Amino acid sequence: MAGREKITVRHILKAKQRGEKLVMVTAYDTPTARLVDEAGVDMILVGDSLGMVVLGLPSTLQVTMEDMVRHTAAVARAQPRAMIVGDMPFMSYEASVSEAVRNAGRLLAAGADAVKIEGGSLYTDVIKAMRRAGIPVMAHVGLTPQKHKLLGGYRLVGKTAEEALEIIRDAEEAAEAGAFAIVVEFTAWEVAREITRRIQVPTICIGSGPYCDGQVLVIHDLLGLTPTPPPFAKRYVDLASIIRGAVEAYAREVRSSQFPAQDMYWGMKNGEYQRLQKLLERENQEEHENQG
Ligand SMILES: Nc1nc(=O)c2c([nH]1)NC[C@@H]1CN(c3ccc(C(=O)N[C@@H](CCC(=O)O)C(=O)O)cc3)CN21
Ligand SMILES: CC(C)C(=O)C(=O)O
Repeated sequence: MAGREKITVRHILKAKQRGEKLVMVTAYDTPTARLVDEAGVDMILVGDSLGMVVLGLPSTLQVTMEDMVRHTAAVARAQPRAMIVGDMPFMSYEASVSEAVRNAGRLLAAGADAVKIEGGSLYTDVIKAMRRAGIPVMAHVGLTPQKHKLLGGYRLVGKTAEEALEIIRDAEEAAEAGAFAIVVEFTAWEVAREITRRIQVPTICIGSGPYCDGQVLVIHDLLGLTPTPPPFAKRYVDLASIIRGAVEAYAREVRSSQFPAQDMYWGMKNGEYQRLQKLLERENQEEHENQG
């Protein structure tokens, strides 16, 4: 999407009408947010994938509101032109509608432009309440990682007609309730295409094929920083090798005394080192006198 003005919900909806693909990527800190914004993405997702790719947690279930507030604020400090979508972590929106709205408000106060919740049909009450509060909501259907225990792992969904129908209903009801966009994760491609044709708001896909209004990837997967990425993640660069190589070079230079080189250290003012020597001598003498 061209232009330099802040991307809003209106831009996102217009992109679908114009047939322009939407580009979304995750970021969790200020420098990364700055870089992906300079690269011209439309939306930055401060995803709860944070837990797995940054914090070393076993799944997204351990991510807290405090984590999401802190990292959303870090991304917002980059003041990106891209829309910032803050992910609602596990147990921040399920227990009650009012808790969901309050927690979404915290993410907006931290600098998010919108929030994302995992779910469709079962969360229309939450989507409607957020809309009432003026909080743009992105829904998320198909594989919803916060429900991986119920789903039986991180697997491709919508492979049967019955499961496909359920996912399509999820997306339709989320759109009907007022979601401004819908993430469609790891479904059979036909399911994503059907949803994209049937709803007015954009579909942002991950692992669900090309017949979508946009795509989203986890930045660590795209950069080659994930040891075992999901099968649908494309690695555009092997940053892991680049980082390892740079740190190995640094370690070699420290151990061989090549670092720091002459142009990278600085001395005292002229004559000050001689004056320091005298001061140190005088101190030594005074110590001797005190002991004697
Ligand atoms: N680095 C990263 N990238 C992601 O896209 C991502 C995360 N983390 N964490 C949160 C969710 C979890 N996602 C995932 C995670 C794993 C598979 C995966 O490896 N699927 C395997 C089967 C694994 C299994 O059965 O346990 C597959 O081949 O389908 C898919 C999506 C997508 N999201
Ligand atoms: C994988 C994407 C869509 C996500 O929800 C996340 O990064 O948390």
